[in-house]
Amino acid sequence: MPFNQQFITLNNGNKIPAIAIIGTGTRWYKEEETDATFSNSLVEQIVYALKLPGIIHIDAAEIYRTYPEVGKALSLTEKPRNEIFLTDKYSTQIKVSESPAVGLDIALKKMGTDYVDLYLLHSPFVSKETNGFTLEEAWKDMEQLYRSGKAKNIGVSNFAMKDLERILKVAEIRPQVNQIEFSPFLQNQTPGIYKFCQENDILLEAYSPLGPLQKRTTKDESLPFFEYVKELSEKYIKSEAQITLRWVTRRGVLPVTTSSKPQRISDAQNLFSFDLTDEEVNQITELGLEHEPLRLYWNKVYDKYNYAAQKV
Ligand SMILES: NC(=O)C1=CN([C@@H]2O[C@H](COP(=O)(O)OP(=O)(O)OC[C@H]3O[C@@H](n4cnc5c(N)ncnc54)[C@H](OP(=O)(O)O)[C@@H]3O)[C@@H](O)[C@H]2O)C=CC1
Repeated sequence: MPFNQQFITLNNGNKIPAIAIIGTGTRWYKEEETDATFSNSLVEQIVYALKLPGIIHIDAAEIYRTYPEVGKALSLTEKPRNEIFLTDKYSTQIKVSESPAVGLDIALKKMGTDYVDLYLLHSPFVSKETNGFTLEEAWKDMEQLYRSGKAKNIGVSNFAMKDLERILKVAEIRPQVNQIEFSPFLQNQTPGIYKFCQENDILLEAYSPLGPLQKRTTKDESLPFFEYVKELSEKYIKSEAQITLRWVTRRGVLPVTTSSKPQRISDAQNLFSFDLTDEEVNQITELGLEHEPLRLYWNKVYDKYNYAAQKV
């Protein structure tokens, strides 16, 4: 099948490319943003991604300290800005800048662009004591950024139902997105979040969608889940990562992936060149649910939900 890109319509009518192929956190994350820590390989990987066909969805964040690399790659590419979908996140849990408005201005300057396509509050862990403002006040700041056009869409990340309910009570502009950890082995980051977001027309994005593959050991290979993914990989002549990412999309969730290997980035952009049957999607869901939960991030705050995390 030739190259085929898919988009999802957000609750404000805007469209978003249905996969983010180049996350600039996790394996690219740095504690410091200095000349010495500048990653040429991340620049090369983003530049490579920007040569692929279609609109390229990049996932950035204040806390990753990778704005200089994103900025460099944007300055080198020939892809027009309207064929790049750039997500950024304001760091709430660790204070990097004064407020979402201040943080975004700094980010835009460092990345050399006038707007981001999506701006998220990185987590719900906001307090007057730590941040100088409440969660509700942070959301009001986000709404201002939306109105100003500096953020074309706004949303949240790692939010549980109770956090979203707080925002929805005061929101004049509803969050378009909630980016959470989601994989076959973690189908609810926090209790009921999958259903809640679907019912409230808030798009779920899945970070660490390849958790099961990232953490697979040799002894896991004979587990029914991995045997089944391998079988589908042979049937469709697609990588196991592509099978897993396609399952995420078929669950109505937007995968946020990354890789240091060009072929894997290209495979992710080419995700919609095949499809799984309904039965195969259900089978991956079921085999995933049988596996014990695998949570890679926010363990301190969310491990208490591990049992509930595997209930749909
Ligand atoms: N909002 C939040 O709190 C968070 C957001 N994120 C965002 O999500 C992005 C993606 O997260 P991440 O966990 O990396 O996503 P994935 O689950 O997609 O994992 C990507 C990693 O999996 C490896 N991989 C790819 N294919 C395979 C395979 N077949 N077998 C084994 N390993 C494989 C890649 O390694 P290789 O490089 O060798 O290809 C890469 O390092 C981050 O960069 C960040 O932007 C992440 C965490 C938290």
